Amino acid sequence: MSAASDTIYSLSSGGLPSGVAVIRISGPSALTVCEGLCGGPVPPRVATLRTIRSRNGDVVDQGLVLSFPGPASFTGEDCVELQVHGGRAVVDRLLDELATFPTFRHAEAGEFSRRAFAHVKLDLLEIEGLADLISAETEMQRRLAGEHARGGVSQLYQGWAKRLTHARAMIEAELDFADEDDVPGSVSDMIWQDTQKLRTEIAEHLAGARTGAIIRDGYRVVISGPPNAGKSSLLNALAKQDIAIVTDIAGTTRDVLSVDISLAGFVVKLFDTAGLREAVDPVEREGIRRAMALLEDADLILSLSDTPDGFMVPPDSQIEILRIATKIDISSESWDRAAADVFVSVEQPEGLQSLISALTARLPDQTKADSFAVPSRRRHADHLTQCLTALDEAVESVDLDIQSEQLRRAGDALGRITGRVDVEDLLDVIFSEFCIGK
Ligand SMILES: Nc1nc2c(ncn2[C@@H]2O[C@H](COP(=O)(O)OP(=O)(O)OP(=O)(O)O)[C@@H](O)[C@H]2O)c(=O)[nH]1
Ligand SMILES: [K+]
Ligand SMILES: [Mg+2]
Repeated sequence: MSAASDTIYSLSSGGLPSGVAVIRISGPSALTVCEGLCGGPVPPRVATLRTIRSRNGDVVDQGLVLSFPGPASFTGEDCVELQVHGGRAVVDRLLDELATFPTFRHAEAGEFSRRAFAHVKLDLLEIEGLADLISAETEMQRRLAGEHARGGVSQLYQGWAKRLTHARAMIEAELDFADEDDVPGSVSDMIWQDTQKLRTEIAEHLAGARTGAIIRDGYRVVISGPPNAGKSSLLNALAKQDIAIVTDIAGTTRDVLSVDISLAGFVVKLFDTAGLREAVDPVEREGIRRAMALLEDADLILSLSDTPDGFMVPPDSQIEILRIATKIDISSESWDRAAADVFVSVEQPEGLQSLISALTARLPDQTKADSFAVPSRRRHADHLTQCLTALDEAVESVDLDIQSEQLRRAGDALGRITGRVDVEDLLDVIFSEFCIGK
């Protein structure tokens, strides 16, 4: 990353041409250069219409100018936003002009956010949330990203980190001042209750990681079964698109095919796979190997068969399996009600509708007010797991030194999620709580 003393700029709005293009500038020279371009200072945080001129006096464009003197800005530095006409030539001319000023350079990917982090305007969770918000395509993704971007989850973690620091301070006090009279006896009893409670809260929060992953990355549904069970036909019917090749030849599908459908605000990723059988053809064998591998990280397996004794997916899997009876337009009399969970035919909408209902019922329930305060990335879940492990070690140990060390590790694990490891001085806490009198 280049010098933080540089002033950076970039086009912050989307593809050109567009009605309006927003060019963002941040850094020590942002305000002075803006004054030069716009013929004088503009009032902070007020949209002001100005003619923008190059240094030789040429008019570049007319547009709205917004200035945000630091630290009250996105990056915490002096910032300027120029809203100009979104033509390619207009934007190019303006970017070329900006490049001529000393210390000015084009921003690198993510550099505005990086500066916001450096100036403690945003933590890592909020930055990740912001990135997710920009790429959100479903309502659920928007809400999950918003919860992170607005600091809701950061606040939760800060509250927990604070309680950990407090618990550690109490233990340190017991260690350092055990022979003093004014320290209450066995502070441990008081703090372990809260530590246990904290452990439960973090574990419950971590349990939401699966929901976060489903919202962010989609609910993975793998269609599996013997050749000619109707897998590709079902994929096409659910996607309402002619995606997979369908023929009456067993072994038609070899590559894994995937399509995203939207259900109840969630992305559902459907996978069509090669029919499972003992194959000799090396291409088909590879297709079957890929089909089996995909079963391992499905959220749900649709095990298809057009006959009651034809289901092939081993039922001992950890992953939920729905048995789907297919082609019931021609096979209904051979089926017993209990032989499958859902009965479909691509010729009949009712069966497909009941399959869609069964899928929807398996998606997370996001109707609770706080239900978007869940870990959204693997990184978060990993650190939370480390935090819980350290808490368990602290609770299990009877050695004050080890307890304190494990509580510190638990707090550090939380701090790594937000990128802000708690630097609060333990002694401050100790002295503010106890009247040590020294
Ligand atoms: N009558 C009827 N025929 C169906 C239905 N679904 C699929 N078929 C037929 O069954 C045959 C096999 O369908 P596919 O969708 O290719 O089956 P598949 O499981 O993908 O087969 P492989 O890719 O070869 O493993 C085709 O001739 C389809 O037209 C159905 O609901 N009703
Ligand atoms: K087929
Ligand atoms: Mg197929």
